[in-house]
Amino acid sequence: MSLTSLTILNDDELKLLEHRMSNLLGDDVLMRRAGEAAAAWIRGEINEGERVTVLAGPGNNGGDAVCAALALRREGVAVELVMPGPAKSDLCRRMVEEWRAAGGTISEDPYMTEPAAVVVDGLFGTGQEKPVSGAYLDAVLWFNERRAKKLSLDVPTGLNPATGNWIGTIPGCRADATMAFLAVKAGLYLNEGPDAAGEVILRELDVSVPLSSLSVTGLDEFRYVRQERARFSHKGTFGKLLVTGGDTGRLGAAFLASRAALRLGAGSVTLEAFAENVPAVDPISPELMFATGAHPVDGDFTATVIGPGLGQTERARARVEAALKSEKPLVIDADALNLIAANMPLQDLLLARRAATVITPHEGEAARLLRRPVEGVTVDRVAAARELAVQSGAIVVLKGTGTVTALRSGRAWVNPTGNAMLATAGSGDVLAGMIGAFLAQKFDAVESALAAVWIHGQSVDGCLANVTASDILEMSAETLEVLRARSAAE
Ligand SMILES: NC(=O)C1=CN([C@@H]2O[C@H](COP(=O)(O)OP(=O)(O)OC[C@H]3O[C@@H](n4cnc5c(N)ncnc54)[C@H](OP(=O)(O)O)[C@@H]3O)[C@@H](O)[C@H]2O)[C@@H](O)CC1
Ligand SMILES: Nc1ncnc2c1ncn2[C@@H]1O[C@H](COP(=O)(O)OP(=O)(O)O)[C@@H](O)[C@H]1O
Ligand SMILES: [K+]
Repeated sequence: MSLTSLTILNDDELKLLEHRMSNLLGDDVLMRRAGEAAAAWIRGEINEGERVTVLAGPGNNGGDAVCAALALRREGVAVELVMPGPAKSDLCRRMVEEWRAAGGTISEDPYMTEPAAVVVDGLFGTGQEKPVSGAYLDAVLWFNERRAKKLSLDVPTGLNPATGNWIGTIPGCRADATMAFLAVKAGLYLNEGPDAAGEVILRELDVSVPLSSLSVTGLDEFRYVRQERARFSHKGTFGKLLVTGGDTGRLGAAFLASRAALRLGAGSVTLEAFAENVPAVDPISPELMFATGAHPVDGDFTATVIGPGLGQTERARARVEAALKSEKPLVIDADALNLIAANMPLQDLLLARRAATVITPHEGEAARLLRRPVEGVTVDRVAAARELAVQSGAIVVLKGTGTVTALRSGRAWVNPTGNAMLATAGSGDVLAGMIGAFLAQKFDAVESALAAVWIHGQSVDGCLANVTASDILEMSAETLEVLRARSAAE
């Protein structure tokens, strides 16, 4: 995984860049570089005498694949080229001619090839729009069945490069690694994308890639959070966080958010819980304070997290209203978001807020806020997060596989860390508490959101089982500790 932010380019941006580079360098230079880059990686994966099978499609993704096969063949590697259909793009045709001129043969059926140590998916890339079918689908099935190292070129075949959904819901190639050319594509990090792509390897092909409004979050997005604390400080320096939520039966959610905030460095945390019979002390985190009596005033705190376990009572609604009216940084999660979704005046208050506001919906909550079915969010998570940012005026953290953080300006980030061990009750409450902790420490709100999401995901890196939300908050704190140690050593 790359630790620096990566620019994501969409199809239009890639086409523009390709056009400029092809005028500058010649139309086949990038394709040759892509092929060489893939071949170099493949050589590192095979031992003497091992074979490689390359699947090539009819367009430029296929052209890249043929170039890779040519480069391998030049180096004496036994490589078989399979093209389920004829070349269609000019460049692909040209590469096929070169392949034949070099004495190469082409078969149509991958099942007729010899067993290979590496198999390459160069069927379709960024030009994919329709579902894979016919002989190409057979080739996809063959690819997935192989017991070999599997490499997809640019994008796994069948995957929508922008959204990470299978095109036409037909599952495509599942690779061990995907080599992205020029820039990574959003779909590699979203929904089905991470399972399909495997490890993402970027090759910029010696091109200076322009910035865009979408990137993959890297450590450079949160350098202040990673910095060691100044010695000249006291608990007040790190802020007072208020966590509001935890109605009867859901008290744990508010505890998790509060404990996470303590672990991630809030100077102090006060829990305002709605449940009856709230204990006088949290035996696991005795550092936690409890708001007693009348509602605390958000303005007395540096920042507030509202929502975990809050419930949707009238009392909760009134409390959300008060929080929205406060002029202190605010994280809005869970039931607070559901209350806002169901209440126009609360939506107006949200939009009118001037202090930093981070909302952390999962897809269901986002769908309610956007008034559409959940599928209307899943179909394009980046677009949904951006829309919600415009609608709410808030920094939107749309949680899920490939959490998207979006600003109202359209600037957005896709988070590369995390795995399905995060899919456990309370994990979102921990995230809300972490963002609150960073806001209380007066880090910039965008940095707070990006840092919390990245660290929360990274904390479960390598975990395969045995993770609860309580573990995630401990491991997130350890992850931050490692990051700070590293940053101090840099
Ligand atoms: N951008 C750059 O600068 C660089 C780009 N590079 C490479 O180019 C790739 C993009 O190439 P691309 O635009 O030719 O599209 P690609 O993905 O090969 O597919 C289009 C072809 O496939 C066909 N086709 C599609 N779906 C199909 C289906 N289901 N079933 C059957 N056919 C289907 C489609 O046919 P059509 O729909 O037109 O009939 C068309 O012929 C990119 O991912 C990267 O690998 C590199 O060389 C480096 C520089
Ligand atoms: N498969 C997954 N891959 C990566 N992250 C995930 C996955 N499933 C859940 N998460 C993350 O776990 C958290 C779950 O939050 P949420 O849905 O609010 O759960 P809860 O309400 O139980 O706390 C979010 O940060 C989400 O991004
Ligand atoms: K591909």
